Amino acid sequence: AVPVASGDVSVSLKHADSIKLSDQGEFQRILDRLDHDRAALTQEQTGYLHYLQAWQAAYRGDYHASDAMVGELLEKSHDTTVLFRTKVLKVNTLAERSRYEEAFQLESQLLARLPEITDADARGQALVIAAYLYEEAGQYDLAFDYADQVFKESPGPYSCKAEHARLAALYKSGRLEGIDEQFRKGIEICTEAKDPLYSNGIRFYMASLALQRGHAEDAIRLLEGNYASVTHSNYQMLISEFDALLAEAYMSTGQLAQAKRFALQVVDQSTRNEYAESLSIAYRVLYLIEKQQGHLDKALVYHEQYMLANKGYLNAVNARALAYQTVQQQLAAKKLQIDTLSKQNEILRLQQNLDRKATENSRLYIILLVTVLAFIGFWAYRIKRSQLRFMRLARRDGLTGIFNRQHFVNEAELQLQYCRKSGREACLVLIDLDHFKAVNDNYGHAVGDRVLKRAVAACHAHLRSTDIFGRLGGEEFGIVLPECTLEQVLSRAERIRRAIVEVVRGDAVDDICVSASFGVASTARSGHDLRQLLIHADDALYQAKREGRNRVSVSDGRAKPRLGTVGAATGSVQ
Ligand SMILES: Nc1nc2c(ncn2[C@@H]2O[C@H](COP(=O)(O)OP(=O)(O)OP(=O)(O)O)[C@@H](O)[C@H]2O)c(=O)[nH]1
Repeated sequence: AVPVASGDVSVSLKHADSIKLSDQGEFQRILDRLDHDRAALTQEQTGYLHYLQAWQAAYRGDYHASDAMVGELLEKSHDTTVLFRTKVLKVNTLAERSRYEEAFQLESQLLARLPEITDADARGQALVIAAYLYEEAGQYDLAFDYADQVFKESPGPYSCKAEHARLAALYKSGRLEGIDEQFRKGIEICTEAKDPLYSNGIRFYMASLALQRGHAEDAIRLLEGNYASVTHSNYQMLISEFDALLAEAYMSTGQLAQAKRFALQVVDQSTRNEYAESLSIAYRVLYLIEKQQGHLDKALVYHEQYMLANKGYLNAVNARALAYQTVQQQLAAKKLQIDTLSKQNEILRLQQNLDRKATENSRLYIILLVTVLAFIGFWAYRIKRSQLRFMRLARRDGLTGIFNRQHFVNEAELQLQYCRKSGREACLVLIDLDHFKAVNDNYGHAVGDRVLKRAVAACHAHLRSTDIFGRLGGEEFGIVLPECTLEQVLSRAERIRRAIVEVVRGDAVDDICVSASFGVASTARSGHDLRQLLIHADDALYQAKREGRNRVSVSDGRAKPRLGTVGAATGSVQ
């Protein structure tokens, strides 16, 4: 065989598709040729060929073969258009085998997907099959809607089929006003579309109406006049419908032999569609003829078959309507379910938003709380620090940094109380710089201040951490030494005295000479009362001054009468 060019194949496939109803012979020849050269076909072309072959099998009534090819195409094809058209074909074959529920379900899916489909053939087919399905289910208004949609979007090859479905719906719904004119127009459209099958389909309804109106001769003329064309189509369903109607028409004109011939033809071809109206009509005609001719036995048999076929046909009609209703209910239930789910999803989404907001809020609250706490903490720290600073300032002497008089007195009293309770000894030493006025007068106040600080530093160097050291007045200092005997205190006072002399002598100012006088009192002699200790130490200090200064003098525990005090110590306790 001569290999086929790819472009030719596509053209041939399209051509075969367009003539599949009008020229069965040519259609078959093209399919055979392409099938023979199938190795040269692209994947897409092979899919298209298989679709046409499946269509052809269904048209022949070989549903088994058609189903197998449809199944394979649905499984393997990736071509959206071929897939969609294969499903349309499946709807058709399901409906032809009275599997209406499945047909309506699949059709609903196809109609839902229709907006995505751009191929004019696929759209036209889906809309036409919808018009037929709804017409057969008695949903005439829906059938009109889908037929109208076909006219709107593809006035070409599918208008004939849509018009046929629309006229069927008009006829079956009994809307007969002006129908003859519409039948004529429908035939014109189908003749123009070179679709004799559908022209004849319309003629069938015209003949049915003529018979219904009592014009049997007109019906016979119309049916016989197009009979050859109908048999040529090979479409058994329409052939049987023609036969049944002819049988009925001939019977009503009394041409019983003709009537019987056509009725028997219907019965002979009935294996494929046992629930068709044509079979029911055929059996009724046969039964009436036999009855009329007095063949009662035969009449009875045909009558039984007529009843059976009629029941089957009516059941099928009901089944179609019921299937439609069932699928509608299922779709409504599904929609309700989807609506409920979307509502639940919406609620869930809102809940999540709410949770997120709540989390954000609590985070903000925590941040706010932490900020406030940090702020409070910071201020508490600052206040505490100021408090501590003020406390320190309130307790310390500004110049030397040691305890001021008030704090010295407080601390000294506490310590003495403790010593008294625990039966321990303590001593008090008062120190007063000698002729300090002369330092100020001779060297100035600043040098005097420095001398004061150096004297304090000299004292510090000989004190323990438990000793209480404070400035009691201008150049007068006090030291409480707990757990210290008199001998120990004397030696330490002596060391401090020498240290003061030394430390001041080392100052940068020349020929400055500062010394200090010391008065010592002990609890052993004066008791643990601070006031008493101060008086006795002050007495001793006074004595040291009197005896020439720069010395340590010890109180013997008795108050000495004198003209005046050398320091401010005794007054400081009040
Ligand atoms: N530079 C300085 N001088 C002070 C300070 N406080 C008091 N003075 C001075 O210390 C001097 C104390 O003088 P007086 O009480 O007369 O005693 P004195 O000159 O040390 O003589 P005696 O105590 O008798 O040895 C006064 O001149 C005060 O002005 C101070 O903080 N700095």
